[in-house]
Amino acid sequence: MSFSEELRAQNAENWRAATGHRFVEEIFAGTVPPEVMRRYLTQDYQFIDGFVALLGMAIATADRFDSRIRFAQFAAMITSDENTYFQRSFDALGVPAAERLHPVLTAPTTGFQALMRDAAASRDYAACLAVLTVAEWIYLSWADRPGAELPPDFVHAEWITLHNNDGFRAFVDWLRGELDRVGDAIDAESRTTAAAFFSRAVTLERAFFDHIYV
Ligand SMILES: Cc1ncc(C[n+]2csc(CCO)c2C)c(N)n1
Repeated sequence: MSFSEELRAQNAENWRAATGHRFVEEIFAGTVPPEVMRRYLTQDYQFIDGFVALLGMAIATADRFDSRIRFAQFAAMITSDENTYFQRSFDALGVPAAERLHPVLTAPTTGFQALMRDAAASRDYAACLAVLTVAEWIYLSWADRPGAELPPDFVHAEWITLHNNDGFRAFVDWLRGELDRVGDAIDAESRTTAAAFFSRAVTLERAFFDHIYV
């Protein structure tokens, strides 16, 4: 079993709970209640800053130029003005400016921010890679439903297509391969550290979905 498969298998219960979450069923059906979608997107918007910082540390700590390029290109893509999904969704859901910029953070959101800060502070490429891989792979896993019909509301539909398009799938495949490659190259202690970061991330992904239903 590859390192990435092994890590997923070690976290099978939380992985399944996240990728098969009520939120996922409801977003494909187009039935996520507006207040739930609003809580979800306002919390998720607080995720991106730490995520980009973590990408920066992956660029800095990667063991080869090709990997830095890959991360740098991804970072450029997600920080460009092209993707206006959050702003359009906040407009559609009537989210006031204060809540867009400074919502009261929930425990999973602060947990994610701490996790990404800890991974970056470790200056350990495998640890950074483990957290980034979970954040992307879990999203591809829930969103990738070949043949599924898209819901009519763009707030739902685009959140699905952002996470199941070919470019995103290629990036997740690369991330997994990278984690497998690096996992083979590091010692047992570093693998254990990476596994702990992976596990913390999967636990938080599940909690993030759980927390938007009150
Ligand atoms: C809790 C949570 N976990 C993972 C993702 C997925 N994700 C995080 S940053 C990023 C790249 C830019 O879209 C992607 C796909 C999310 N949105 N929210």
